[in-house]
Amino acid sequence: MVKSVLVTGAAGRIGTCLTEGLPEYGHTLRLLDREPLDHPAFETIRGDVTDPEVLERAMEGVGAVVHLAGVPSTSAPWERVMPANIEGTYQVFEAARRAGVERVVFASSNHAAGFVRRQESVPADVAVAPDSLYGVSKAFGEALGRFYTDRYGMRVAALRIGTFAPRPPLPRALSTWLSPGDMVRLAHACLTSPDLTYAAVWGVSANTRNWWDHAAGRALGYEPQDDAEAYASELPELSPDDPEYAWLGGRVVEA
Ligand SMILES: NC(=O)c1ccc[n+]([C@@H]2O[C@H](COP(=O)([O-])OP(=O)(O)OC[C@H]3O[C@@H](n4cnc5c(N)ncnc54)[C@H](O)[C@@H]3O)[C@@H](O)[C@H]2O)c1
Ligand SMILES: O=C(O)[C@H]1O[C@@H](O)[C@H](O)[C@@H](O)[C@@H]1O
Repeated sequence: MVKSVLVTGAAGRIGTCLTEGLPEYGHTLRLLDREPLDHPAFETIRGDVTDPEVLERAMEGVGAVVHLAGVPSTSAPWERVMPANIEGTYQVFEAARRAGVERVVFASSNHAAGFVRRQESVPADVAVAPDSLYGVSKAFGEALGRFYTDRYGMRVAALRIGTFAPRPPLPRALSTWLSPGDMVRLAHACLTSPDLTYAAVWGVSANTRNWWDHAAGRALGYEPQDDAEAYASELPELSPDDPEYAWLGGRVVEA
């Protein structure tokens, strides 16, 4: 029997994109969110990722997890970050281990390393330097992933996603944009690469103004195809010296 891919946070922006796009690559999905979900073909589970019983049910017959559920806000206070992003991420890895799930693709963020000075070709495994409590929670998830690889042999990809959106919403996103199509390509590569053990990978498109080194993603078979430059005329042109560009995390470092 073909094992399915559990997508947590499936009702969200990236979850909706992957629900639409991953089946074209042959994946059978199971969708989990605390918000209501409905799908004509895939099993849906409504529940919280902090609940081990929900996760035990969700992990049955699953070969891989794409863990997206969490608070995505760089300004979220600890009271919101801690349950969803810290406790929830631990419970997801632990439930996956108990169920014998081989692979977890974790939605980390560029904000795990947002306090790194902006420069050219930053490697995907640059040391964590979170720019917010949200960034700290993503660094925690990465550390957890690394532990589950080293201790239990789980294959884990931590996606340091830039700015996921249908089109680049801000000047900074001319460098940090991840298109929906490339999000699907990246997830598929991480779900199928035989070479994955543990890897941090930038989640970014083939942007002309990219700051991030694509090598780690390419090593897993991710070939980004979209370029934010196609939308550059729609956005104001900022000086390269603008404070927005001082750090990888942009203005978040000042918040
Ligand atoms: N959108 C981006 O640009 C971006 C960039 C970097 C990282 N990420 C990460 O990717 C993931 C998805 O982001 P998104 O933009 O789709 O966010 P989103 O808010 O649209 O989706 C998150 C989903 O997770 C669900 N959720 C939250 N807490 C939950 C819980 N405790 N139990 C069950 N479900 C829960 C929400 O109901 C929501 O449907 C997040 O972890 C986010 O931090 C997003
Ligand atoms: O850096 C970015 O643009 C994005 O980073 C992600 O981690 C956040 O979830 C999203 O809200 C930000 O817009």
